[in-house]
Parts: sequence; C-alpha cells; structure tokens
Amino acid sequence: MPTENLFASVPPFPVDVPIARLSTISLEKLLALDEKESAKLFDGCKKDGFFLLDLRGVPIGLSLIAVVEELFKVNKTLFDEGPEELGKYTFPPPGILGYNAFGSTKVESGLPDRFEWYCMSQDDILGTAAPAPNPASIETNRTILNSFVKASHYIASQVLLQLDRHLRLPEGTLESRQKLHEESGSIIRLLKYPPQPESDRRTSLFGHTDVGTVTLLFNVLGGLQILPAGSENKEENWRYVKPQQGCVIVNLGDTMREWTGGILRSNIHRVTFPPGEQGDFTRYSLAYLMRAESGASMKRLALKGSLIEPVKQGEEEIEITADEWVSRKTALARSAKDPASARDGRGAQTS
Ligand SMILES: O=C(O)CCC(=O)C(=O)O
Ligand SMILES: [Fe+2]
Repeated sequence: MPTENLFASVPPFPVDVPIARLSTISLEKLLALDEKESAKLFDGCKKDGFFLLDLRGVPIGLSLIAVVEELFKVNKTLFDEGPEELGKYTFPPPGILGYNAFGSTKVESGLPDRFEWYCMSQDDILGTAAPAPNPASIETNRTILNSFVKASHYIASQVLLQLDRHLRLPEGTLESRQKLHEESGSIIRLLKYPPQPESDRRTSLFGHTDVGTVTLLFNVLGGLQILPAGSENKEENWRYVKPQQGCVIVNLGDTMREWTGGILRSNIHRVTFPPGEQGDFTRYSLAYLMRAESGASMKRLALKGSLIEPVKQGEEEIEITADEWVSRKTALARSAKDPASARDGRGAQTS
C-alpha cells in the first residue's frame, strides 16, 4: 500500500528477487457481491492465508488510503521522539501495548531483532476503554487514528462476512466476536526498521504467525516475507510479499485457523531488510491487528450445517482463551518448541 506519493519516495521493488504468488482481490468487486472474486478470496485464505486487497474504486477504500498516507507521517514523527521518550511507554510482559525498543526480542539465530514498534488498543482509540497514556505523536493524532480503526474494522469485517458465507456459518458469526464498539483485543501497531549496514544484513523481525483473526498490513518498502505452504523452513524457500500501490496486505491469524479447524490458514511470516536499492531506506510499516476480546475462546466453531467439522476422537480440542493461547505460544517459543507447527501454522513466536 498505499499511495503513489509514498511509492514515488523510494526506489522500486527489484525485479530479481523471489516473490510470493498471492491473489489480488478487488474490494470494489467484493462489495458488489462478485461471486468469482469472493471465491478467489476464500481460496487465498485456505491456501496461503495471505492476499492483497485492492482498496481503490470505492469510497471507503480511498478514504483508508488517504488516512494511511497521513499515518505514515505520524509513524515517522512518533519514532523521531526517540527511544528515551518512547521508553516511558514500555510495559513488561504480558503487556502487549506500548513501546517495544529496538533489539528487545530475538530472531531465530539468537541475535537481537532490528525493529521498534508501538502498539495501541482499539478500545483506547475508540474510547471503549479509559484512555491510556500515549506519546505526544499519538495523543495529537487521535482523530486520524480513530478514522483508521473504523475503516480498517469495516474492511476486515467485509472479509469475515465473505468467510461466513463460504464456511456456511450464519451471516455475521465471525464479526460478532469482535464488534467495533465492544471490548476487543484489537490493536494498531506502528513499526520502524532502520536501514541495516551493507556488510551485515539479516532478519529484523522473527518468523511468526499472528494470533488474532484478520491483519491488515500497510507497507511501501519490501522486506516482508512468507514461507509458502508446504515448503520447508529453509532460507531459499522464503518469498517476498511485494507491496502494491493502492493495496493492503491481508493475512489471517491463529484464531481463524483454530475456529475453522484448520480450513483457513495462519501462515508464518517475517521481516528482513528491504531488497535491492530499497535496503538503504528506513522501512515504516502500519498494521491493524483484529483480535477477539481477550477472554474469547479459541474453540472450533463447528456449528451445525457449517463446513467446520466437530473435533474427531483423538484430535486436540483447544478449549483455552485467546489470552491463554498467547501465553502458551510464548512459553513454548521460549523453550524452542513451536506450538503452531503441531497445527500446521509453523509460527515460532507470537505477534
Ligand atoms: O512490518 C511488517 O511488514 C510485518 C509486521 C508483522 O508481521 C506484525 O506486526 O505482526
Ligand atoms: Fe505478523
């Protein structure tokens, strides 16, 4: 994503790097109830767990593009406040909100990461919960953040409605667990990846699967990579997700895989240095991570008449809540075991 202006400000994505073959779905066609487009979306969610959604051609999409362009400016201003100031908003685990300083997690090699991020809750931005303290760049931009959350939630909900239909769930089933104005676990995340020294370039953000339901990811520079379904976790198998003008990258998280008994895919992804000439530029990224409320169950939604089959004898039923899932994933990741691999998500840590 997002606009021509942002893409014009950086070198083009190179032509000689391996790119993931993902579907591009048109929001305009989805909203016009185009059957073929809707089937393409379902296929992408089953096969890849990732697709590009072209936001152009409809007012809600165009307004989100404009909002995101503004938020890329906020992203820069925020991290320009510096680690000392932002460090005042660091909260110890299990807190997932606030500031995460550069180098505070590890990548697979055991080396420190190369990103910093700042997370806010949807409930804080919408006023569903009491306002949380945030750095000045966030506080002065609450209005635009509010528009971002509303438009992102709307678009993610359109994806969920399509999935309800294909999974033969009653209309609104998936969205009803994460309504806009009800308590939610949804977050907004701003990330910064500074350019890496030419002689020492490597992964910046560990391979992981997202824990929530639907993630909307806005990138201009390359660097995001996925490990396509069925491929071994070897360096040569990782594929770049090429950012496209006017498109948001959409991916599904663990909750969707669990709710659907594995029909939908939560795919592992990571961030490495931007390819080619892009490697000399700072990479900013913006994400809306839709999550059900913290106490929501991860249990399979095997409703009568739906495509989702009840748990068979011998299969493990996940009875825990989304919160417990995160703790469990984190604990297993710490002991170098991967809970998602057992369930074909193949994610190492949690994000
Ligand atoms: O920066 C990116 O492109 C990816 C970020 C990501 O995967 C996450 O925040 O969960
Ligand atoms: Fe992620």
